[in-house]
Formats: sequence, C-alpha cells, structure tokens
Amino acid sequence: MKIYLVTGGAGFIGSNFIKYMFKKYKHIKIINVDKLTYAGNLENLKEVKNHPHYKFIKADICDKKAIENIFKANDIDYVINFAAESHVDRSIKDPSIFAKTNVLGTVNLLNCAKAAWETNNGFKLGKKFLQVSTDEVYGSLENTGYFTETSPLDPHSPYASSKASADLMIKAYFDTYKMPVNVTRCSNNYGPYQFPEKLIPLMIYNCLNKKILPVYGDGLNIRDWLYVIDHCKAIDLVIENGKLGEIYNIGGHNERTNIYIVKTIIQYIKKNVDPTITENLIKFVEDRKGHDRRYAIDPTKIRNELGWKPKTSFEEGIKKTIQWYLENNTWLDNITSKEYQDAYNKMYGN
Ligand SMILES: Cc1cn([C@H]2C[C@H](O)[C@@H](COP(=O)(O)OP(=O)(O)O[C@H]3O[C@H](CO)[C@@H](O)[C@H](O)[C@H]3O)O2)c(=O)[nH]c1=O
Repeated sequence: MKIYLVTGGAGFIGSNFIKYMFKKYKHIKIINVDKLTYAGNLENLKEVKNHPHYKFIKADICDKKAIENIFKANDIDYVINFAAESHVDRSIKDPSIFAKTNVLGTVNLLNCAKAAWETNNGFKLGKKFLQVSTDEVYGSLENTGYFTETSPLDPHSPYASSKASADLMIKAYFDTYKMPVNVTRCSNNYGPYQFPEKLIPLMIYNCLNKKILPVYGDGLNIRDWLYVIDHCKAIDLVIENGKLGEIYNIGGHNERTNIYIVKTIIQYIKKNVDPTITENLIKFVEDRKGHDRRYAIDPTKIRNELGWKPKTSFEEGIKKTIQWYLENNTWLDNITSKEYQDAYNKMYGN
C-alpha cells in the first residue's frame, strides 16, 4: 500500500486533495501533517477523519525532529508539500513567516525525505517529492502571452519570492543529489473550503453579509481560475507519471478580470438568495503594492505528456462554489470568527 505524506492537508487545496484521493483509491494510506495555522481547519476533513488509512499529525514542517520521526515510523512513498503561507497581502505586511515556512520548511522536508530515501546506490525506487508551487513565481504578464515551464522566474511579492526560492531548492536537490522530485505550478484555485481572505470566498462571504466588496485598484487585473478538484487530479497524475525533475504548469484557460468575478458573484446571490443585493456594495480601494497585472498558464505540457485536462468550466465551478458556501454557512461563521472580523473591521470599518 502506497503511503502519502501530505503536508498542509488541513488547508483548502490539501484537504480537497486528501478527500479526492480517498475517493479515487481504496488502497492508499495518507498521513496529514499540518501545523493548523489560521488557514488550517480539521473540519475540512470530517468525512475522512475515521478512515482506517488516514492519520493526522499536528506538526510544523520546519520541525526537524517531528518530521524525522514521521519518516522513521512510516515507509513514506510520496511527499506532497502543500504546506505554505499562501496569502499575498499577508506576505506584504510580514514576509518573515513566508521565508520560514515556505523556504526553510521545504528544505527541512527535503532533508528528511532524502535521509529516508537515499541509499549507497542512489534513491530507492518509486519514491517522489512533489512540491506544490504557483504560477506567481513567473511574475506578471501584459495583455498577451502565457507562462510556460521555461518562462523566467520573476516573482514580485514576498510570497511569490518565497515559493520561487523553494522551487530552486527542489531543483538543487534534483541537480545535485538526483532526488526524485516534481514541481507543479498552478494558477488561482477556487472551490469549497477556501479561507475567506482570498478573492472569491471573501466576496461571497461579504456579499451574503451585505458588507463592502473591496476591489483593489481598477479591478482589471486578470487571474486564470481553476476549480480545485481539477488541480487535485493534475497532482495525482504528476505523482503517478510525471517525469522526474520536471516542472508541470497547471491551468485551465479561464482568464477573468477581478471585477468580472465580483459582479458574477453579486448577480448569482441577487438572483438566488437576496434580491436586494446590488453592485453598490463594490468599493474600489487602494491597490495592492506591486500588484501583478495578469497571470495566464500554458498547460500544453501536462496535457500532452500526462493527458490532463480540466473538467469544470468556470461557469459551473463558480455556481457550485457559491452554492457550497450557502449550504455551509456554519463553516463560514466558525472560520470567520475573531481574526477575520478584526482584520476586516480594521480595514473597512463595520
Ligand atoms: C483579497 C482580494 C483580492 N483582490 C484581487 C487581488 C488579485 O488580483 C485577485 C486575487 O487575489 P487573491 O485571492 O489574494 O489571489 P492571488 O493574489 O492571485 O494569489 C492566489 O493565487 C496564487 C496562484 O496564482 C496562489 O499561489 C496564492 O496562494 C493565492 O493566494 O483579486 C481584490 O481586488 N480584493 C480583495 O479583497
């Protein structure tokens, strides 16, 4: 039975991944290591918490002893490193924790995996370390063009730079030690269980609560949106068939401006939930510092090499997502408790 060590599995993408994998495979074991920061929530995993092949360990990926012990106690086959500080605005306010978790945490995981997997004749067969990275490492595009795996690294925010640094450490472990690794670089994800600091869940939550919808700058920045389950499928394929040492870009050609996203959410909620909601809730606020203009992924490589293609269109995915937040308002209420409210009130008033 293959054993997966999933880090950050209590977060948005990690928890969706664990549930996806247990649905798809009967005979796998998953160990979920999560520090449970504000963005991690065991509620996200309630469906699998009693699964006989699932184990949760509360630990920080920077903690050498804790991670070493996991490798000593289990013959881990795959590491999927989701654990990261992921929010750009937070990184602009306080970069240090991004450098620590995203860079040093990754290096600690690499060292522990290397120690467990390396023999005198190279690495044990069948092992793999998959680093879950981001399209933000490529920087920003103007109106045309796409990021490919060979686009130069040009990160701008402390978050993006920390992820690019981690990617380069992965490269070093492949080039120097021939460690079995892959890097995936995905575009913006959305879907159930996303913490409401990111654009889509924040706008849904605020709209439902008739709060201001803060749009940065002119609202014309573009992101390439992918439904989270399509990302999970891509990661599974890269673990199974990705060529060692390779990078795979993941994206579904769903480019939308931020203002389009916000208006789509308003229209859906107005039509289906509360007819009194209007676009008057939109407030154009000060732009994010160093705000990247456009991200757009060229997914040709993963499509041609591994046969991946996204299943969920943006129109379908956004409806499913809004509907999920509507049906799970207790999840939202719990998660948007004190920390969120304090931050919101500080920025925009009550
Ligand atoms: C939170 C918020 C965001 N925005 C804008 C900023 C961006 O142009 C866009 C999306 O913002 P965010 O949801 O923070 O996502 P973004 O900065 O693109 O980064 C996300 O997508 C990346 C992948 O591209 C991931 O690596 C990051 O972890 C993830 O946070 O919406 C607003 O206009 N108002 C807001 O309140």
